[in-house]
Amino acid sequence: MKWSEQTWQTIEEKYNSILKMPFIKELSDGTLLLEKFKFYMAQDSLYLEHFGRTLSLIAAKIQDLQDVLAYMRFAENAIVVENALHESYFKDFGVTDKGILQPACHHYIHFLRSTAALESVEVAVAAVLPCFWIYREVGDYIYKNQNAINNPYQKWIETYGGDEFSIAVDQAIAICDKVAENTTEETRKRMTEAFITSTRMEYHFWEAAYQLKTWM
Ligand SMILES: Cc1ncc(C[n+]2csc(CCO)c2C)c(N)n1
Repeated sequence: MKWSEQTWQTIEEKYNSILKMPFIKELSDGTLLLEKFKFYMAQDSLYLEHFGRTLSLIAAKIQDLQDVLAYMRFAENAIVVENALHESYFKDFGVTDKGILQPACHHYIHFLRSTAALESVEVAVAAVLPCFWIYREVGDYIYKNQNAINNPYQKWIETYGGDEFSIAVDQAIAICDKVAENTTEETRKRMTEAFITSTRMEYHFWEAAYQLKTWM
């Protein structure tokens, strides 16, 4: 079994908990309070900048030149394409100030940054993978289960439910499987641990937005 298949099995339960989150349910049916979505968008916009920097660091370290190009594209997409979605929502919803990094986003970003800086590149690609993979699965789930006619969050739903995004996700998974195959059992274990940690933080990112959780 591939590393990715084995690893997804270890987070299946966590993934199902994500699907049951009120944030996800209310995003699908358009009932999510605007204040919560605005909090999420502002934090996510801060997240994307650091995520893009993390992907660039991976691009600089990964061995295969085609993989360097893939992570450079992912980094550019995170900062340019995804942020365009946020900017358009900021305009629609009148957000002028993103504010500061709040605890869940701060924790996640710093985990990714330190993993990319201090761990091996194999562990780093595994740490950023839930960001792609969980978003595709959650995006597809919401896309299929949406039931609002005029959902104010439609643009978000279309961004992550689309085919173009899915190709990038498949690439990120394939790169993880390739590096996993060429490394040691010990490193594969650390890759899985990093994947699990990021999965937990994806959960907490949505939970924090739902609870509007800020520093003291
Ligand atoms: C907390 C959080 N996690 C994942 C994503 C999704 N995402 C961000 S950048 C990127 C890859 C390059 O486009 C993907 C899939 C998000 N927006 N926010």
